[in-house]
Amino acid sequence: CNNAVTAYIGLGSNIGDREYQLNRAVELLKITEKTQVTLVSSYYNTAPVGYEQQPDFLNAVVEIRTSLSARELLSVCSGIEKELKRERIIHWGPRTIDLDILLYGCNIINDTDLVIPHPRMHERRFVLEPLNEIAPLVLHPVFNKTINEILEGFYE
Ligand SMILES: Nc1nc2nc(S)n(CCO)c2c(=O)[nH]1
Repeated sequence: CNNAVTAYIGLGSNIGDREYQLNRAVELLKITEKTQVTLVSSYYNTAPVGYEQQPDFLNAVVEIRTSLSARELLSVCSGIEKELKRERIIHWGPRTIDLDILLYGCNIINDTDLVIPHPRMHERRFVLEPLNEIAPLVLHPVFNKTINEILEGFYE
């Protein structure tokens, strides 16, 4: 039986109207079948990690309850990314939005195209801070540490 799980989605945008993009992504998650949005973090302005020569990001994390499978949730996330890339308002030019599945209950998935928990979430302050804001005591199923413990142990 496919009972609901609590999942966490990371949102990030660094081109165009970043706040609009994040708001739209949350709206689209809210109308997703078999899914409720239960918590939305604050929006954090963050310096780009990885490739520095790009604009700052606006990041957030959303908590959902969903009876979608992890794969169904993955296609919902890429569907929202596509929809927002299409909803271009010309004067803003390209828009980017990323939706990353961070956690899916306490499931561990290591498929070629789907790795959950997100493999870099524990190294990303731009994920840990918003996630800690809404779910500090959630356990990371691989490290068996709470988000708060991972963030506290994180210096950078
Ligand atoms: N601060 C920050 N840096 C990033 N580098 C990449 S790639 N991304 C995209 C992650 O999916 C980000 C991001 O969302 N925020």
